[in-house]
Amino acid sequence: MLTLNNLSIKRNNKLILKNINLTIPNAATTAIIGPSGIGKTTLISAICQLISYSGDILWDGHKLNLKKQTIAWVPQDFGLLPWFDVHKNISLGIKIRNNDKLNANQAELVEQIENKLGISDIKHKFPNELSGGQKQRVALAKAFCLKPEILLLDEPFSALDTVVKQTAENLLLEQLATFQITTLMITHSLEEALIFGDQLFVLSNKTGQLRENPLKSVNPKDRRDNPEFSKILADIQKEVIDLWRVE
Ligand SMILES: Nc1ncnc2c1ncn2[C@@H]1O[C@H](COP(=O)(O)OP(=O)(O)OP(=O)(O)O)[C@@H](O)[C@H]1O
Repeated sequence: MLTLNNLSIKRNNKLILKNINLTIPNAATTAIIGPSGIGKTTLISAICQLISYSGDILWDGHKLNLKKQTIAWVPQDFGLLPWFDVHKNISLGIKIRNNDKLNANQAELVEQIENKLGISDIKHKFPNELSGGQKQRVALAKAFCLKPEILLLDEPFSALDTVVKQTAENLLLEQLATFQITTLMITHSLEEALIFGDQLFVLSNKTGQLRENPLKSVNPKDRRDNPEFSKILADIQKEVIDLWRVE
């Protein structure tokens, strides 16, 4: 369980986030929603210990320690290294943690995950030879290979066109159900938040409010087709629209 207690973050002396309190239950997805510039990336940068903050970030009640807990961050642009082929990109995280080597079990894990995500046929291609949907699958494979305690997905569909997006959403839903990782998904889309989030954390002017997803009891892959979906989406849109004014 990931817990943020009274988390406040300043950048260049400007207060970006103030007194954020949030508990992210194990093996569930919390969607962090907010418009551009509100502080979503700032929040995950703090969780990754990349920027300083005040307050506490805890894993199972103890200070989050990246030497003990693994966080996998899938960035908006997928973060693949252009000079490595797909297979090397996917293996890279494990190799770095294992003195530049891949043992037999790890090599098998990489292969299993490549198969599961439909990557086997493209594993010798380079990132510039891939479509957006393929790049996303590679980035997810790279993250899952690390067997992370925490998965951070930063706007996972923003780089994909509408045609690919729905397939990518279904694939991600399947993988999240399989891997059961504690997941934080950053999005500006309420629609995505309702599909993916077991709970929603709505960021607004410097702070955030936790909301239970009214569709929590519905299987995520069936939420979009639920008769209540449009009404719930419209209600939440009405509620948050006033909150989403960046000063
Ligand atoms: N490196 C930085 N130094 C100083 N201020 C920064 C830095 N990065 C972001 N900020 C400021 O922090 C605030 C929040 O930015 P952040 O990138 O976290 O927002 P966001 O919600 O992720 O936006 P987007 O959806 O556009 O990615 C903005 O006012 C931004 O100008």
